[in-house]
Amino acid sequence: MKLVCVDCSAERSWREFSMACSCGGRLEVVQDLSRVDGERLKTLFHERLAERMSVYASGVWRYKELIFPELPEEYIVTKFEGNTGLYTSEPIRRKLGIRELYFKAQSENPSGSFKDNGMTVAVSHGRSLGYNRFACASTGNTSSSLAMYAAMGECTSQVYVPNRSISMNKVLQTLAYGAQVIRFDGTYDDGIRFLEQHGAELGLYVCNSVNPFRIEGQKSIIYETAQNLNWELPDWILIPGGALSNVSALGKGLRDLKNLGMIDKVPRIALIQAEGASPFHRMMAAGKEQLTPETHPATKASALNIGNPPSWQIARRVLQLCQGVTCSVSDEEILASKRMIDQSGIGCEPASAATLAGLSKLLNDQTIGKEESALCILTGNLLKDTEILAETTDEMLHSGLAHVTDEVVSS
Ligand SMILES: Cc1ncc(COP(=O)(O)O)c(C=O)c1O
Ligand SMILES: N[C@@H](CCOP(=O)(O)O)C(=O)O
Repeated sequence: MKLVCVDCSAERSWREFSMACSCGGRLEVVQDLSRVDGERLKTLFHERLAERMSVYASGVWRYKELIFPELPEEYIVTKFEGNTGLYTSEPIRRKLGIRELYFKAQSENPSGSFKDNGMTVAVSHGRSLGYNRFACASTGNTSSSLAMYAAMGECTSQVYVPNRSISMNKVLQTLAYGAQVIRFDGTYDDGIRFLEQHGAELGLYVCNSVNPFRIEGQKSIIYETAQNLNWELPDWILIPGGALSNVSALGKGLRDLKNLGMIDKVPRIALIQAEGASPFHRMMAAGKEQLTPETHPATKASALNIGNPPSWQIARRVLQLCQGVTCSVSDEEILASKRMIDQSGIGCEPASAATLAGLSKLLNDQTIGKEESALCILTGNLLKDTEILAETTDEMLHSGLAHVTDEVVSS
């Protein structure tokens, strides 16, 4: 395993930590999978489903051979993350009129979001290098996840959180796990820039998705989904886009599975952004080569308030390789889709519901055909954005879609 710069192809060892190449390019983990036998792995991964207490009971470390074969087990900090539900919803499928529809509920992770898939790997890698001070910039999910794993690994965490347009209960969750929260005036993009400039001199191991080990861990989302579906994935995978870590990770995972002959067909990816924070979609739609950052990203889906996604070059390459598409959806469309997902019993936070809103839009304009199959990645838990939950519940109560009745109950 080595780290390779996506811009200048310079190589470095995985035994050192850096957020970027000296040329400024993003780093990617490159593994030597030439001697790996895909069929043998399928059997091994199947056998590991019976594990209970070992690291292989984790829905991430089950796939260790494809994620971090070199890492000694003693450094691994795990909460048996992954192992999330794959659901169907007949009412939603019928309403959209699509042949087959799945939801992968990454919201069921221990800290309530998909970040755990990547964070277990980043924190474990950092510990193996001797770090005990971890950091991130965050809109709240990355920080909750980091704070949880740092605490589990008996390390400290320092998180940089914007002082507005974020969800307070995510910050409370982060604080509860014992992180030091540093508030600042600005957005996630300013926080990342600060850590890129000062993380190393402060002796911090940075756990944002610019850290290539986060991406290695997040690949497991696609491995687990493929295993759930007996190694046959749907035609389309819909992913909400903010910093663009998931599209980078899932794309890399798909490439691994295809190269190893573990899947026959690579699904197409549809990356969905919130209208008020959609610099990547705007670049793709305009056929431009360079991303123009959005200086004031604004969406009610707080996790998507990102104007300058650090992984946009990697994301663009992924979409080119899998004939991907992008689209953007309004906050109203996101919240209407969230209601459908919540009322199906699955539930999610607003950012995740962008996937279903995007699916609906792409079915309407016939980018996705009704005879095809699709999978929406639900990234965060229903209890995450409580401000929006309170607002939408109020609206439902007023329009008679939710009911609270006061009664005197006497014995
Ligand atoms: C719940 C949730 N969904 C979606 C996203 C966006 O994912 P990505 O940054 O991988 O594009 C985030 C944060 O980035 C998130 O916290
Ligand atoms: N929504 C994210 C922002 C992106 O963070 P990263 O982990 O991809 O760097 C959050 O929860 O902070």
